[in-house]
Amino acid sequence: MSDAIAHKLLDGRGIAAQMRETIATDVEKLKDGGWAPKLVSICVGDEDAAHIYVRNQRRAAEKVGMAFEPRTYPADIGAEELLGIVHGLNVDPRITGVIIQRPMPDHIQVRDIQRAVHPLKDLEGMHPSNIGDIVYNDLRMGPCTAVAAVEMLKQTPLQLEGLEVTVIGHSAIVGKPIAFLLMAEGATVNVCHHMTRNVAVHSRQADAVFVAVGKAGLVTGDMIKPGAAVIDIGINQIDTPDGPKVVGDADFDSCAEVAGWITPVPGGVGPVTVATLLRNAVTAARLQQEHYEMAFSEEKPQASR
Ligand SMILES: NC(=O)C1=CN([C@@H]2O[C@H](COP(=O)(O)OP(=O)(O)OC[C@H]3O[C@@H](n4cnc5c(N)ncnc54)[C@H](OP(=O)(O)O)[C@@H]3O)[C@@H](O)[C@H]2O)C=CC1
Ligand SMILES: Nc1nc(=O)c2c([nH]1)NC[C@@H]1CN(c3ccc(C(=O)N[C@@H](CCC(=O)O)C(=O)O)cc3)C=[N+]21
Repeated sequence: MSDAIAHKLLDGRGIAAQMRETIATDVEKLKDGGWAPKLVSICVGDEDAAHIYVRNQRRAAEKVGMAFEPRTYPADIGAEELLGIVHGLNVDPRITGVIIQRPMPDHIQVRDIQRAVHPLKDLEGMHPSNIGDIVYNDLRMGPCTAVAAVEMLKQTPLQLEGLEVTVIGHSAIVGKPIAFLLMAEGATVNVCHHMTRNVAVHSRQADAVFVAVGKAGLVTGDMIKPGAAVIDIGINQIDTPDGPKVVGDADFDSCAEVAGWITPVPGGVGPVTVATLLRNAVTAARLQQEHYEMAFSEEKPQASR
């Protein structure tokens, strides 16, 4: 890679390492107070993208001293059984956080499972009461990938106020929350999806382009305004003559040539997503501690006579 391109890279691994330092200290404090966070990560069936995510969750949790329990259930598990498992985690005081990996097999509505996770244990902020707060710009636990992607843009000197941004992909977990987070920061946001007539018309006018679709090579350099930031959220496993490889949704070489900043895949948004999940796990444990202490406090307000 040329020096000119290397200078444009937004280094997700470095940002994640910094985040983990603060998280490790927070975990230590929680442990001292008797509220050691413990994260349970649930997968149903066998999905490459989820495997990579869970592998990196485990590694990162180890680094910050957080207890981590991955659970994989067979693809034919019933929705009722899975709901029962989630309810069990909700009432288990040793478990302070839960993440449900997507995608789920077709017979399970992922939304139903996300809604079953207690809002104080909902590490991805996907319970309706948590995701709903995003329209009020109130984010105690925001959707990890969206928060991480916006964090990457904040690493550039670009001012978000008034920035023209195009978001490609509008899933409930990534594209839509990104659009809301950016609006809260004062950006002018354009959201594209599979019915958008001409994505390039929108991406070419943007100062920053976010792409979260799941199609390798979807965004090419001719779709990017010179000097713009490219935040690539896609994680795609492709086969190459040298074996399987992880790439994003942007065609890296052509985009890096024209962009002012670009997130590599791997090494971009992914590691920051994982660190954001752990930060949410700390927040969740703290919230549960606060709720517990409030409920069992000696100094209950006196009932008025
Ligand atoms: N880096 C990270 O931390 C994470 C990465 N990912 C990756 O991000 C990618 C997207 O994930 P996710 O949002 O969950 O995926 P979804 O499949 O849920 O959503 C994809 C979105 O892309 C839109 N889309 C499909 N085709 C086009 C097209 N040709 N042009 C424009 N938009 C299109 C779809 O629109 P419509 O609904 O209208 O069809 C949909 O909104 C995946 O590669 C995933 O692995 C996901 C989470 C975390
Ligand atoms: N409910 C839910 N939320 C998600 O956020 C979610 C999900 N389900 N299902 C799967 C996808 C995919 N995903 C990844 C996140 C980080 C990396 C990651 O850490 N990648 C590293 C390492 C890549 C590697 O090890 O090869 C990187 O990009 O540098 C990968 C993939 C989250 N997803």
